[in-house]
Amino acid sequence: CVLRKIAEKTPLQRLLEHLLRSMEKRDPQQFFAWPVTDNIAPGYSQIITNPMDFSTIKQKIDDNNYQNLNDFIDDFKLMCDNATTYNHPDTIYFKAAKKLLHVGLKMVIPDKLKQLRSVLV
Ligand SMILES: COc1ccc(C(=O)NC2CCC2)cc1-c1cc(C(C)=O)n2cccnc12
Repeated sequence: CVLRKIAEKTPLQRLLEHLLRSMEKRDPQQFFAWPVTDNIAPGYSQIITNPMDFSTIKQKIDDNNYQNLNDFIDDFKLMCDNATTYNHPDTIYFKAAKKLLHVGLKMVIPDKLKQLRSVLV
């Protein structure tokens, strides 16, 4: 049988997985957990050209697709910006995206990341 290469995680992958888990905890209703479909959001695929969600970010981490922390942050911002683009300000999704963006960006402030170093090393 062919021995499967056990995917060892790089330090960056472990940092991104930790940040992703923390961000997912701030989305208890799982509005950002999966791709938004045209069924639940009429016309979504016409309005949002670059969709993004937590499951896609997770896959990109596992595929070692992020070269650095900023590429990960760009996808997180894209996910939140898509929600404030498609949804009107008076919707639960717009409001959830605004809150999530704020909380998520606080997690990647240099001082916060320094605190993580000890946890992740
Ligand atoms: C994966 O996306 C979803 C998953 C579940 C739900 C959901 O549980 N909606 C119920 C709360 C009131 C209906 C909503 C969404 C959802 C996310 C979004 C986003 C992120 O724009 N959305 C926009 C319009 C309609 N529904 C949604």
